[in-house]
Parts: sequence; C-alpha cells; structure tokens
Amino acid sequence: MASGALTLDHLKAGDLDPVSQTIAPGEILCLSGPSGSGKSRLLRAVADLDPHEGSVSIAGESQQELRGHSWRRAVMMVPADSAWWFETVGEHMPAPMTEALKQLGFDTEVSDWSIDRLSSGEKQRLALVRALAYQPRALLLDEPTANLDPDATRETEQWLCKMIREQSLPTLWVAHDREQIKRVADRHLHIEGTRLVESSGEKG
Ligand SMILES: Nc1ncnc2c1ncn2[C@@H]1O[C@H](COP(=O)(O)OP(=O)(O)OP(=O)(O)O)[C@@H](O)[C@H]1O
Repeated sequence: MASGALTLDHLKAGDLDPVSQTIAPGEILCLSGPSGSGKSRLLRAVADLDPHEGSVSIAGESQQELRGHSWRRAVMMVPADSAWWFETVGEHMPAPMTEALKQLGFDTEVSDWSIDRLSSGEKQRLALVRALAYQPRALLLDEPTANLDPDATRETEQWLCKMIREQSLPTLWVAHDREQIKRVADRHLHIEGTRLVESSGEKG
C-alpha cells in the first residue's frame, strides 16, 4: 500500500489546543508531557477512537473517507495495555511474523503460547508485532516499551525504528524517557499546559 504523510489539521482532543502537524513517511515524532496532560487522548483521536474536532488524513485520504475499522487498521494504535481475545498468540497474528518474533527474542513456538501465560513485557512486544502484521500505513505508539527492562527496551526500539524506516511509516510515539526520545525521535513535541511545544536537540 502506498506510504504517505500523516496529517493532523486543527485536531482538537480533550483539553489540548488544536494540533496541526504533518508527520512524514518514516518520521518518528515523539510526544511527551506530564501524566494526565492528554497524550493518550490525542492518540485516540488520531485513531478515531474518541470524539474530536478537526481532521486527520493519511496519504491525503481523510478519516471520514474510511470506515472506522479500515482507518484503525491503516492508522494503527498500540496502547500501553494491549487487548487479547483469542486463546493463543498465533490466533491473533494475521500473517506469520517469524523474522520479527525472532528479532524480538521469541522462538516460533510462541505462536502456540496461551495468552494467560504472557508477562506484561511479552504482551507489549507481541502487541507491536501484531500491529505490524496488519501492514499499517502509520503507527501510534503509546509508551511502547513501558513494561520492558533496559535490554529489551533497546532491542525493541531498534526493531521498531528499522520497521518504521523500511516501511516508511509516519509514527507518533508517546515516551516519558528523555534518553529514549534522544535515541529515536526525529522531532519531539512536549505538552506544556494545553500547548504542544517543539523541543530541539533530539537524535544525538
Ligand atoms: N473519555 C474521556 N472523557 C473525559 N476525560 C477523559 C477521557 N479520557 C481521559 N480523560 C482525562 O483526560 C486527561 C488526559 O488523559 P490521557 O489519558 O490522555 O493522559 P496521558 O497524558 O496519556 O497520561 P499518562 O502519561 O498518565 O498516561 C486525564 O485527566 C483523563 O482523566
């Protein structure tokens, strides 16, 4: 599917001032801010999961042009706490993800694992693999490494960055850790009060 920019045009979500941003294909825009400042609500508005004003488009195609589930497949949100509804991991994967699973340290037998046995860190990494398996056109990541130890965090970050570049996915990435933001962000917006303020000095 053609890649393209993710564009937010006067998007009004929760108490934040309207947001206008264009995230280029393969660009990672990190979003940080205090707890409760509205990061997840903004992501949910972009994913069309919450009521909002303003508009969002992917590669020039607007939210209104696509049905809700088609939009959410194209503009894929991975919440901090993922939902699982079948018995095993494999049943949730729309395509075999052998290479991705291997890169994140899983054996192929993970497909047969019961959801009940998964640790929070395993769930978080498998939710990312599942999201990529749907071949989205943009990613919305809500603290994608929150449940991971430092080694797994680095491994997952590197894998995510590689996938985002290879698949030219515009990405909105909520993060708290300044060091992580430095490692992954092309741009960084910080919430101050109700405003999104551009921070400089990312990547290095
Ligand atoms: N559907 C809703 N209706 C009204 N208020 C809501 C709704 N969902 C969330 N809120 C409130 O909006 C504010 C922002 O919530 P949000 O989850 O976006 O915060 P956050 O920045 O992601 O915080 P954290 O870093 O703790 O996850 C919070 O005060 C929350 O209680």
